Amino acid sequence: MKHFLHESDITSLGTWLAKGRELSLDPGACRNLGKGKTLCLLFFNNSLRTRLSTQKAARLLGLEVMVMNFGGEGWVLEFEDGTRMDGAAAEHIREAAAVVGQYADLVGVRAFAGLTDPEADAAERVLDGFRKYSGLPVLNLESATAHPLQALADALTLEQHRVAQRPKVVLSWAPHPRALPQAVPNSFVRMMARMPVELVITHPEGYELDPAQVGPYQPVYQQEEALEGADFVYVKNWSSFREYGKVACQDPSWMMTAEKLGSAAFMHCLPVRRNVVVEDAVLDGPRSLVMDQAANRTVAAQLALMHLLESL
Ligand SMILES: NCCC[C@H](NC(=O)CCC(=O)O)C(=O)O
Ligand SMILES: NC(=O)OP(=O)(O)O
Repeated sequence: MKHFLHESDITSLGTWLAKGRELSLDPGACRNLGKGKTLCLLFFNNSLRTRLSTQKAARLLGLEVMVMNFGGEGWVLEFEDGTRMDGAAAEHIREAAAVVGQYADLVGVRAFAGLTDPEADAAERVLDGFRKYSGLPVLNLESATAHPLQALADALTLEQHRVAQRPKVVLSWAPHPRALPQAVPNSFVRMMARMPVELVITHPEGYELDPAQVGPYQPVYQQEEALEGADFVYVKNWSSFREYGKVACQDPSWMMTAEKLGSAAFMHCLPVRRNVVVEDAVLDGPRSLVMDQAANRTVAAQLALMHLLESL
């Protein structure tokens, strides 16, 4: 059975990007592919883009869609086997996932990192529970360690705007008042490793990404040095991995500004905190690609759903 849990589920990125270009020109080209099938989207966390773009993509493929905010409205789930469920959890993942399997043909799940226990987050128990017990192809709508739909939309956006043969792409950490997951930078770094780009990663000391996720890399701790000659600057906050889930730095000098950006294009997955992560002038200026990225989320979701439909 096919899943879309991780960027590695894209075996031929070139083929996917080429198909994405075709879908951008003719979004309804495969409008009967999912006819008679139902996609169920389960959100354990908030969403704007993923929620709407995946529904739009599904409808463009002829799928029926059901959406549920599981975080606020579903039963509290148990994930451990063999426990006596006399606490808060009302339902085991074994039943919950299998029940969804009775109503849908495909399932999408959003379940962020808890950011308290790195091993529990790495185990991806929600996503993996649905993979094991739903009997359905599973679509990752951002999990604890990965956001492959975003990374695919980012790759499509880079391809559309690439001028240089091998552009310089800088992933630049930014300050944020809250502790955010590492899923977006993990997936972005893994995706860039498969693209014809020079990737430079800049963040304060202590914000190293998990090498088990992204492989070994040499960060540039001086943002200014990293940004020299950049063609694309991808800005994102994430919480510390070393001091797991902690906000170890809030230094406002890491905020992206129009001056620092220079002639580079600006990228961010959104939602973004204005004048904390990036100043207004960048988002409102001509070099921002954030709406192209958001638009490409629909294409990315169509590609991922087409991949899942192949196993039905
Ligand atoms: N799906 C895109 C990003 C989602 C999440 N951001 C957030 O939760 C931002 C919330 C805030 O700004 O309060 C993240 O970084 O992984
Ligand atoms: N970029 C992204 O995944 O946005 P949402 O969290 O709003 O879905």
